[in-house]
Formats: sequence, structure tokens, C-alpha cells
Amino acid sequence: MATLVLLRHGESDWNAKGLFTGWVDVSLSAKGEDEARRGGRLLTDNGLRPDVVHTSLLTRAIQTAQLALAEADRIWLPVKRSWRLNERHYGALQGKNKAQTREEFGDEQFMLWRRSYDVPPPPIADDDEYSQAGDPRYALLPPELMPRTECLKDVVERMLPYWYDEIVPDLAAGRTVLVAAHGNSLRALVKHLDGISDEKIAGLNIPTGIPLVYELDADFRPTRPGGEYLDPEAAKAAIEAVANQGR
Ligand SMILES: O=C(O)[C@@H](CO)OP(=O)(O)O
Repeated sequence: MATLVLLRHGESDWNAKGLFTGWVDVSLSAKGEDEARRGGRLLTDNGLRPDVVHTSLLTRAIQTAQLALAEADRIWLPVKRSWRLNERHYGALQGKNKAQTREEFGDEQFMLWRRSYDVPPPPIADDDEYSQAGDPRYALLPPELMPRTECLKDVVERMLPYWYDEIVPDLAAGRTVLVAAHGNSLRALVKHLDGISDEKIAGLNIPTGIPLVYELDADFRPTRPGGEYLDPEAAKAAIEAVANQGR
């Protein structure tokens, strides 16, 4: 048995403003920092002691991991980071207000872009103020892998190599693994773990700052489908709020 803890970053400044964020590197809001610390306390209160942490390359996930681990007295953990755990690239929607986008394009198109499995938003132009072209953190990424938009299917495809090559070996070595990442990169991972269909994944939302714990069997499949949120009541309310964004 191996233990995997998934943690979506705490509320970011752009979550608070209701903006599509994707690869734009925004920070946690004060509320998001509190959520991250609380996530760390939930780990300790439940006797969970991660041995290694994996994060995306985005500040909000890195800050969340640091705040949670400081609270859990484990700031010293080895860290691995990868663009493969980044949020879904939201293409030309990055920086746009969710409610205004819904009003402008209608509910159906809004939900297609936001939650369909295989419809990406239009690509972002390299000279857009919210493009990541030229961002030094992706300098070593082969240009053909650098996204300009992504649907969830694209995220599954770029995330899974990291799961198999970097996370599974840690789990196989008996380490308790913390993954601090994003709403849609974690939806991609949960889709894989729980074998959720392309249609049903539209209805799955991940709340900010609440650890989701999976016990995995010898095949790295969940012993309990859906895992377990460490604060199920708070998770339920926060999942509802994520689902209703833009309304
Ligand atoms: O804006 C984003 O990058 C994501 C996560 O905050 O939003 P959504 O939940 O709408 O996919």
C-alpha cells in the first residue's frame, strides 16, 4: 500500500477575481495562504507525514506546498517540480473574466471551454500580455511541447509521463507522496486514478487547499474510489463553489 496526497493550491488572487488563470503565474491571496496552512494542519492532525513533494512550476502551487509543509514541520522535504503538473493552459481565455466570458459566449460554449474533455479554447498569441512565450522557466522545454492552449485531454497526455516516471517510483519506494498542483492537472490525475470516463470528468471539481488522500494498491490503483478529503464537509461546499464559478 502506498499513500498519495493531492493538494490543490489555496485560493489565488485571480481565483478571487474570477479570472481564467491557466499558466499565468499569480500568487496566493491572503485567504489562499490560510487555506494552505490549514491543509498542512489537516495532514498533521490525520497522522500523514509526506516523505517527498512534487509541485508544478507555478508560484501558487509552490507557495501552497511550502506553507502546508511548514505547518506540518516538514519544510525540509525533498522537492521535485515539473511543468507537467502545471494548470491547464487556458489559451486566449487567460486573463479573461469567467462571468463576462459566459455572458459573451453563452453557457454552452463557456462550459465546453471550461469542462469538456477535448475542446480547447482558442490558442493564445505569443504577443498577448498573458502569454508564457519567453518565460525563462520553460526555456529548456522543447518548443513543440510548449502549449498555447490545452483541453483536459492534452493535460492527461502531458501529465501521465510524469506520473509514471517520477511519482510512481516514489510510491513504489514506500514514500508518502504529496502532489501540490492545480484544479485541472489534479482533475487529470484523478481521472486516471479513478478511471473516470471522458464524459463524467466534466462533473468533477477539486476544491482549493483541502488534502485529498488516496491509498493505492500494488498496481497504484485506489483501494477506495474517489479517495478521501481530510475535511469532507468543507470540501463539499468548496467543490460546489468551483462548479458554480462564472455564474
Ligand atoms: O482559471 C483556471 O486556471 C482554472 C482553475 O482556477 O479555472 P477553472 O476551474 O475554471 O478551470
